[in-house]
Amino acid sequence: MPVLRVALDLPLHRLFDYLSPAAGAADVGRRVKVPFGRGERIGVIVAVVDDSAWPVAQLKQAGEILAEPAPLPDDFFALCEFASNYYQAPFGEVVLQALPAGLKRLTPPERRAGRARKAPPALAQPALTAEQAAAIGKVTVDGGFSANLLFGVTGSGKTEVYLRLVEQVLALGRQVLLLVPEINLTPQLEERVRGRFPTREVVSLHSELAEAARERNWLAAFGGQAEIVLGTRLAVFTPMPRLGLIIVDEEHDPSFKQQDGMRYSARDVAVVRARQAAIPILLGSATPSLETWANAEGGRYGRLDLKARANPEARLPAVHVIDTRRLVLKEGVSAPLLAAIRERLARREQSLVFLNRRGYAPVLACPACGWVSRCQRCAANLVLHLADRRLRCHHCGFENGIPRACPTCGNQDIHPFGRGTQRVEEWLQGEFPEARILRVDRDAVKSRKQWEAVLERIHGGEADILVGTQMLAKGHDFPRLTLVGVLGADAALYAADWRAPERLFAQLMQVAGRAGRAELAGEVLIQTQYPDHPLFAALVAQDYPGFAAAQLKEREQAGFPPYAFQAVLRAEAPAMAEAIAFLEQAAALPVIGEHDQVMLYDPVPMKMARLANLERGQLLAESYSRPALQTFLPRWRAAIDGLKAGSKLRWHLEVDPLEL
Ligand SMILES: Nc1ncnc2c1ncn2[C@@H]1O[C@H](COP(=O)(O)OP(=O)(O)OP(=O)(O)O)[C@@H](O)[C@H]1O
Ligand SMILES: [Zn+2]
Repeated sequence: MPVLRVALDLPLHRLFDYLSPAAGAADVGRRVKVPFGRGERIGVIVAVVDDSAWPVAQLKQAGEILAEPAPLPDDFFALCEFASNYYQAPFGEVVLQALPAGLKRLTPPERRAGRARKAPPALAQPALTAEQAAAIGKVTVDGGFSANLLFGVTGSGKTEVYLRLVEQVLALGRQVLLLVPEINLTPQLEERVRGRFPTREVVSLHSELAEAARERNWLAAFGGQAEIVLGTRLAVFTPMPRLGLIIVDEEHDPSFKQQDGMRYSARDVAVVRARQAAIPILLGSATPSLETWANAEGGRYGRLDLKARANPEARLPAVHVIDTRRLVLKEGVSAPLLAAIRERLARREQSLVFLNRRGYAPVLACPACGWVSRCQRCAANLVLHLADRRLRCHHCGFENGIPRACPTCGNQDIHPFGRGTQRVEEWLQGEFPEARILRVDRDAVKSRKQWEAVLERIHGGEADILVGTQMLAKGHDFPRLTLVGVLGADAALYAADWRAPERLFAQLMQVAGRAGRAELAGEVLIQTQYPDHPLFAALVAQDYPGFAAAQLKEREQAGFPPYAFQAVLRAEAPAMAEAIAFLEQAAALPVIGEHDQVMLYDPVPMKMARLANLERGQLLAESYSRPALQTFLPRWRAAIDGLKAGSKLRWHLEVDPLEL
C-alpha cells in the first residue's frame, strides 16, 4: 500500500509516514490531513513510496489529500532542503513556515475575492543617467545565474535600475521577486511599481497583511498570475513557477535576518534560490554588508556602480563633524547644530535630528543611594518614557509607573540620566516654540498605517524638525530635508561588538543620504568627541570602499567573518548555571573530536544575560572552512538532541549569527 512521507511543522528532524491507499506520485507536494497525537494536522507530502522504515502495521491512515492548490514543486522543496541543512532547521518546519497561515488550517476560513483595485496613475519613466544605463547593460536577464551588487550612493536611482530590469524580465514572460526591508515596503513603493507596470499584476507579501490577503497574494504568486511580488524576508520562500529575477533592495539591512524560529538570512537564501533557479539576482545598497562587499571584491559577485545622484540638480550632502570636546552642550545639542537648525527653520526647510535611542532617558536614578531603574526580569535598565509616564523594558516589555521617590532610600529627588528621542524633542520644542516637531520612533510609529501617515506628513511639509531613530534612516526621499544632525553616535565606536562599526557607518551614511536629495543642498553635522576617528573620516569623504577595505582587513587579521564561519549554540534556563552546564556538555560531546577544523569557544553568558526571567548562555563554534563547519553542525546538533536537560531548558543553533 502506498506510504506518504509527510513534512509536519514540528521541531523534529524527521518525516512522518502514513498509509494512503489511493495516493500516487501526483500527490507529491500536496497538503494532507493526518492524525497526530490526539488531534489532526496539516502536513505536506514530500514523497509517495512503497515501504516504510516503520512496521507498516503500526502506520496510521492519512486523512484527506487536499487537491487545491496545485502541488508544491520540486524547486520549492530543493530550497527548503537547502535552508534546512544550512540552518539546521527541521525540514518540516521550513516547509510549513513558507506557507501562508490559511493553508495550514484544518478548517480554512472562507476565501473572499480581493477588492478590485483602481488602476494607479501611470508613471512615466525618466531617461536613464549614463551610470544607470551602464549598470543595466551589465546584467544579462536571460543568461542563467549571476549575482550582482548594485553599489549606488544614496539617491543614485537604484530603484530605476530595478524597474528597468523588471521590465526586461516581464517581457520574457517571467516573474520577479523584489525583496525589501520590513519598514520600506510601503504602499508608496507598491504604487510606484504598479504605476510603472499598470497592466501587470503586482502583489505584496509581508507580516502585517491580513491572513486572507496574504493567502490570496501567495496563491497569485504560486499560481503564476502575479508577475511582480514585492515582499519582506518571509517572501523569499514563495514558490513562483516562472521566476526570472530576484532583487534585494538595501541588502545590508538587518531585517533580512530572521531572529527567531528558523534563524535565516533572506538575502543569503535569495542568492541560493537564484543559483538553483539559474536566474540573476541583484543586491542593491549604498552601504553593502561586508559579506557582500567581500564577495564582490573577490569576483564572486559582479559589481555595478552608481557614483552620483540621479537627479542632476542634487549633490551628495557635505558631511562635517562637530568636535564636542570643547563645546558646552545643552541637552546634548551643540550651538553649531542648533544654529544650523535655526537657519533651516528660517528658510522653511526640514531638519532631521538623528538619535538612535527612543524614550525620554535610558534610566531613572537616585543620586543619593545609587538606585537605578532596573528590569526585574532582564539584565537591562528600565527606560523612562515621559510621554505616557512609564518605566519600560525595551527587551521584554515589562513596565511600571514612575515612582515619586527613590524606592530604596525615599529620596524625592530622582533624575533621568542620559537622553532619548522624547527628551530631545521636548527640549527642541522649548528652543523653537514655533517649529512643528515630529518624533519618529517605534513609540510614535507602531504600525505600517502609522508609518504611512507619518511619511505623508513629512512629504506634505507638515514638519519642520524630525527627531528620529534609524526608522528614518532608510531609503526615503524627503525633498525639503536639507540638514541632518547626528547625536550620540560615539557609543557605537568603541562597542565590544565588532560589527558595531559596520552598522554605525551604514546607519550614518543612510541617514546622511536623506539630506539634499533634490535641488536644495544638504548638510550633515555629526557631533562627536572623537573627530579623528577613521570611521568619521570615511564618512566625511563618503568613502564606503575605503571604510570597507579597512574593516575587512581588521576582520581578516582577527579571524572574524567573512574570513571565518560561525554558528552559535544558545541555551536559556531559569538559572545561568544550568544553561552553562548544558553548553559545557555540548562542548564535550565526542563528535567534536572528529572535526579538527572546527573550534569551540568556552560557554559564556550572553551579553543580555537575562531576558524575561531566563538566564542565557552561548557557545560559539567557528571554522575557517565553510564545508568543515557545515559537515560538523548536523552531527553536533544530533548529539545535542540526545543530551539530557531540565524541562525548562531551551536551546537553539544559529548559523551566521549577526549578534553575539
Ligand atoms: N534617470 C533619472 N533621472 C532623473 N531622476 C531620477 C532618475 N533616476 C532616479 N531619479 C530620481 O532620483 C531620486 C533618487 O532615486 P532612488 O530613490 O531610486 O534612489 P536610491 O538609489 O534608491 O537611493 P537610497 O539608497 O537613498 O534609497 C528619486 O527622486 C528618483 O525619482
Ligand atoms: Zn525586561
